[in-house]
Amino acid sequence: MTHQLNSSDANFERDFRRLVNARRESESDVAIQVRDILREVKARGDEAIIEYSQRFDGHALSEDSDWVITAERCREAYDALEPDLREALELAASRIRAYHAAQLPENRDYTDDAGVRQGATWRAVDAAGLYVPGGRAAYPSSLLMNAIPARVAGVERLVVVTPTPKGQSNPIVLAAAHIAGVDEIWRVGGAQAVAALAYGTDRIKPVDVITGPGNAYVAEAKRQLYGVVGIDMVAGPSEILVIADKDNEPEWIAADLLSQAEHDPTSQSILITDDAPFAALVSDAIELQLATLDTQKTAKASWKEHGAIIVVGSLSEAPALANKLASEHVELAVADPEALMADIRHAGSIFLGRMTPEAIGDYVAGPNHVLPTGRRARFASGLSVLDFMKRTSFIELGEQGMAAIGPAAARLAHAEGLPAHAKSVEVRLK
Ligand SMILES: NC(=O)C1=CN([C@@H]2O[C@H](COP(=O)(O)OP(=O)(O)OC[C@H]3O[C@@H](n4cnc5c(N)ncnc54)[C@H](O)[C@@H]3O)[C@@H](O)[C@H]2O)C=CC1
Ligand SMILES: N[C@@H](Cc1c[nH]c[nH+]1)C(=O)O
Ligand SMILES: [Zn+2]
Repeated sequence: MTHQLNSSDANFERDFRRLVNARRESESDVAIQVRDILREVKARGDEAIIEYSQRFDGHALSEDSDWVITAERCREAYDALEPDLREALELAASRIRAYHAAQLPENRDYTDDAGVRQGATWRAVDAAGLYVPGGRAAYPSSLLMNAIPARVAGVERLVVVTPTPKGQSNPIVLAAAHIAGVDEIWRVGGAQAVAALAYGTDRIKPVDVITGPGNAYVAEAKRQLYGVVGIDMVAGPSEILVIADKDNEPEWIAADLLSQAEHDPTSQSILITDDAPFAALVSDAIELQLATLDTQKTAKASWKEHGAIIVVGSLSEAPALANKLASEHVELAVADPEALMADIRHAGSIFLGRMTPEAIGDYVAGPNHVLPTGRRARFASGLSVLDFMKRTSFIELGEQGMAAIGPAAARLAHAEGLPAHAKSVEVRLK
């Protein structure tokens, strides 16, 4: 049953804490399965990939064309797109590119008063692995959201992995790969694809960073492999928190809640409102919309199992609850969204006002839709150009700089009991 909470109930604090801490997938089961998959791919490489792709995706990897998709096929897919779909993809790509181009960081290089030159240079990683989900739905939008920032950062080798359920590649994903200029597309998904990108196999050369969203298995694989490779953040099953007053159309808010529920049975949609009759209208509208939704099975499972409606005495209570939930997406469907936003500290992305459904951010707004889930917006941010770059700092001293700061370094080295450190400074001070 969808959770119903009222902030005036005696047990509200306990029930809300349960909602916040509820694990939406059996965490330990997923972690154990993923650990086994990673170990098998590390030990047996392509052979393990073949077995898992058959088992989880019903995709037989035998011929080269079962493994990779050529640039030529991507171009053909692009050419074959219906014109309005091609225009929509191009619009999305150009808006995503413009937003991310503005994220490019500046190098620093300056000499301070002590005569010490210092600074940092940003460089792109050499190779990025981009996870494009494709189990239940295909995600050309996620291809653009991954690949465009990587290209903007200046990454040389862009490697997409995406599952091929029952051997069927999605042509719109291929067309998006053509637009973004991806270098390799492997028809492999799940934790096994993430492992291949991290460890490398005979066929798939390893990458330096793996980014992108995916289901619980994909997200857990990235988490476990962090350190072997860089990752962006843990972007698992989608979430939405809608904060809405009674002056909304219940049908609009119902659709917004279902838009994230339809991603995954373990997705989570939550409504906070200050009006109990409005909450009931939204709940009814959800039932009505579910009845005819093509994705009904998934959306219903998510809404019944993980969905929640929270009625508060005043919307001024909402930001504190939102901060505890730290949702991937927060919609503020109220007259003065700005005022609420000022108090929301933890959210992957915020959607302001009644005319800004989250789905606009999924496709065409510009900011990245790859966002932290599972309350990780407390410490993580959405995918950006910086996830494909790293900084190298540098220092240059002359005699003046050494005279100014060398003695303090030598003093600290002696204090740490590291005389060779001290000496490497002192010989230059003489
Ligand atoms: N947080 C974010 O920024 C975003 C999150 N998403 C999320 O991405 C996910 C996409 O999920 P899917 O459609 O499933 O595609 P997916 O590509 O993430 O996962 C499919 C793969 O999961 C693996 N898998 C499935 N069942 C398994 C099992 N029992 N054991 C081991 N591996 C198994 C298979 O290898 C399969 O290839 C959704 O949860 C969606 O909400 C999507 C876009 C953005
Ligand atoms: N809403 C998804 C992204 C998405 C892609 N396509 C549709 N939706 C997320 O979690 O960010
Ligand atoms: Zn979505």
